Amino acid sequence: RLCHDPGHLRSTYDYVIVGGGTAGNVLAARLSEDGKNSVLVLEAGGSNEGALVLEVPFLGPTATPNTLFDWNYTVTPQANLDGRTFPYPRGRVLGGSSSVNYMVHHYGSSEDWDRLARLTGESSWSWNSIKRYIARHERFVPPADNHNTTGQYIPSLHSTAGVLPKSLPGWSNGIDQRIVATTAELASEFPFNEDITSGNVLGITWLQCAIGGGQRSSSANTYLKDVMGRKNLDVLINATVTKLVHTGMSGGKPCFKAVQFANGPQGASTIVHATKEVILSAGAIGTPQILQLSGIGDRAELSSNSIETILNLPSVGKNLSEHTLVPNSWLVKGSESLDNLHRDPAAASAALSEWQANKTGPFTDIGTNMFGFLRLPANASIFETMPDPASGPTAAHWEVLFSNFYASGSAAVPPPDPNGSYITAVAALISPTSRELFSICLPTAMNVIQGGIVKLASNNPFEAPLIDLGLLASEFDRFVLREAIRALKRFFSASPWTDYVISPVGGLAGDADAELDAYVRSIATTVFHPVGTASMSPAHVEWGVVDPHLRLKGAEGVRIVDASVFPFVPNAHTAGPTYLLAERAASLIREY
Ligand SMILES: Cc1cc2nc3c(=O)[nH]c(=O)nc-3n(C[C@H](O)[C@H](O)[C@H](O)COP(=O)(O)OP(=O)(O)OC[C@H]3O[C@@H](n4cnc5c(N)ncnc54)[C@H](O)[C@@H]3O)c2cc1C
Repeated sequence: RLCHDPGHLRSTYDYVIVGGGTAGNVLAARLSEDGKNSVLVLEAGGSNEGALVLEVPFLGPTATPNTLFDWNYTVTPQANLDGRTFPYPRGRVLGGSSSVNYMVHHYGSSEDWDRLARLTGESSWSWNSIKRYIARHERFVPPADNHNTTGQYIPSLHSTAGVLPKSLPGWSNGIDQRIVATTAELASEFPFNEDITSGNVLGITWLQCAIGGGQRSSSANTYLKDVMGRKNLDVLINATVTKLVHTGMSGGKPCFKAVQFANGPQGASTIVHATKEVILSAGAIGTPQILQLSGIGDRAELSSNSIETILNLPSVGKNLSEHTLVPNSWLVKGSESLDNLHRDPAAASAALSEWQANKTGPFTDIGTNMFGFLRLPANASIFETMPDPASGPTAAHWEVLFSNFYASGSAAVPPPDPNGSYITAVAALISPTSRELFSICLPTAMNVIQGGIVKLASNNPFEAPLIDLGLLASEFDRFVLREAIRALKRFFSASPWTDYVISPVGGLAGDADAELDAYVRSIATTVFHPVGTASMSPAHVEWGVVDPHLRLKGAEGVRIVDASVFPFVPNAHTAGPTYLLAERAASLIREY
């Protein structure tokens, strides 16, 4: 049941889950399947029910930043992005980031999972082992417009029996066929890939989204909604966990089998106990923050915030890894672009009415129907000085997403241009080398740079932590983005675009290394895929925060199940991998 008042809770549950987000709600559903388990979810945000912006796919990007559904973080000035700061959204509502994200839904390269298995020494994280959770997780449904999807995906790679509805794009975009035609003309550089769910991500493919019947699928309106009536499951909203409570020692290790929470800085604190486990699923920012507030982290950092160290785990909050994103826009002829839906309230209102009446039209879609994963050429000069950071030879160095509108991390849509409208091809860096783990795994790297970090601003649990993404500190990362931009210019020089593309917008027109670097510094942002701040690592090594069974190292009673445990950012938008991780974690906990 959904609870609003801590007074309605029991004092003890078998499992207390911190965070009703993407992973947390999978666990809530799976652990409460066994009627003998009592389960509590504590979520800082409110309910997702009835919020249109959380349902309409095209409105997804308006759910954040700086809204009721967002933690409203801002990154610290980014040293390699001209000192810029920018908003850093995270969902603060049931469903967490799955309620506010952009719904791109896939699972990464088989080589990401195999690398995770190698890195942790645990073969059950390998692709061959993990891919079976796709069947439990997804329910592939027809797209909103019911178009013929032959050749747009491989049905045998998918499940129609899982929990979360997902589909191909439900509204055809003017640029789709031009993109497909370009993959034929430039097949060696930009091959078409029928379905990256095979584990081979290379090439350009149709987007699969967490959308069913034209509506967003989040963990809240799927996994959680389906089981909300269970008597052994309580979900308390507006409950911010302020720390894990040290409940004693067990086998020489500190035990944290209780959590403290409050509904705001002025609210009374409540403590609730777990007989089996506390499961931290507060996400890649919330989880390290809660650990640090609980005296679990780097001793020097904790003491600088007047927090007594109970468990010295220096990796907490370190190794934050992200996909750096560069939105590149081109001016194009005509008015095929969806810019008008952003500019013209009457056009947006008509599209919303259509969505409300029939769940059809442009609002069933995110405005991006194709994307792809690509590699640097094998003879790229950077490999003479830097090792290849990709997960393997069929994993990517960069990703492209084609959007049929003007997209920018920060700038508003420009006013209509008399010559036409805009399209955007976002380039995103996969496998950034600017992070700590890179130096651990590849000690031969020549210029290992400090990665991103999440650390406390103070010991006040209601003060936002400091988030430094540490983007683009390494020459490898800058090299990839320069080459990605040059590759995209080749893409749009192909014949399918000659009657359409007019010119690149702004600094994108430059070509010299220095010009492209300056352009990237001025425009780059991220795609909100933080991982690594509570990294999984082999049980016996000092670095890392959880063992391969996701148990907090050096402690008893705590598991971490969310995107923070991925030691590196995969060839994927991170919700899909997080769902598979959570399904796997539920099996580990229930031992089935
Ligand atoms: C704007 C945006 C766009 C994105 N687009 C995509 C996309 O298109 N495709 C994709 O695959 N991924 C996307 N992502 C990333 C993806 O959504 C996340 O990687 C994934 O959802 C993370 O899941 P999680 O369980 O780790 O954390 P979350 O889903 O963020 O869940 C954490 C939960 O814990 C709660 N919480 C945190 N701290 C506390 C506390 N102290 N007490 C109680 N509760 C707490 C939060 O409120 C939240 O509900 C996007 C993310 C954002 C923000």
